[in-house]
Amino acid sequence: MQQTFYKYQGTGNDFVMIDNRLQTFDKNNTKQVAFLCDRRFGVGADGLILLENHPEYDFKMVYYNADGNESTMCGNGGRCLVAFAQQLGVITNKAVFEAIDGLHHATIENGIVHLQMLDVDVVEKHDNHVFLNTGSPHHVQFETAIEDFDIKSKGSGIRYGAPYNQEGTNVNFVQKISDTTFRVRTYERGVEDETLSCGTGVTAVAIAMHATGETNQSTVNLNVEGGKLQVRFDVENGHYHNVWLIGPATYVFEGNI
Ligand SMILES: N[C@@H](CCC[C@H](N)C(=O)O)C(=O)O
Repeated sequence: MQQTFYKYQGTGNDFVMIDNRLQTFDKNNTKQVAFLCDRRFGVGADGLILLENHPEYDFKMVYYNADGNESTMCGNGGRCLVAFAQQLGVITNKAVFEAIDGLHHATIENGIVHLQMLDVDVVEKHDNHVFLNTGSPHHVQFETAIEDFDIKSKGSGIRYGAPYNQEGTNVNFVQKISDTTFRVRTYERGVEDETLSCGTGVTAVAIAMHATGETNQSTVNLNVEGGKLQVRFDVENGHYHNVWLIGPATYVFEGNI
């Protein structure tokens, strides 16, 4: 059977989007999801996202990593899904949708999506890294220079090592550019490689940089390999709330496979 798909990218984190409002997609077919995400044999993407009907809200997001397994929240994917929902006529320029980590509010204007992310109460500070969950788990490691880093090899060592082991984590390497701007390179679990951007990752970096005193700003700019993102938040007694991930979400092409 032919599958209609739409391809989107958000700062280079790319996704196969499928309109599953009629529930025709086989959600347990891991091989089919991995095939569609395969860059040589399929469409090619870091992940696949289903847009589904929701009884109360505008839509529901179901996210799979490129390895074919359903996973936790994808920030860039959520931003791209808002743009996809607008293309389908499901929303105009505001959305409320449900994802695996709960409800998300979003707006879209001229291709720029503001996506509200999970509140964060727990920021684990260790000697050389910070660990926190922004909808997906993130190890944030501060470095003086990341230009020449072998992200795949360093990232996979941390992702599969203790204490994360098989369940794993995403791994972000961060370099300070100024008090308001950080450069980030991310190794993504489920892609098992560096991606050009990670939305929950830069959200984790912004909060980690604030929690460790690397910035005292509540609007943080993040330079990733695929472009620029911004994270804004409010913080009271270590409780990060009203957290917003902001950046472009772009339609690339559509087809049948
Ligand atoms: N690219 C994503 C993160 C996707 C989930 C991640 N790979 C995981 O399994 O934890 C983003 O933009 O947040």
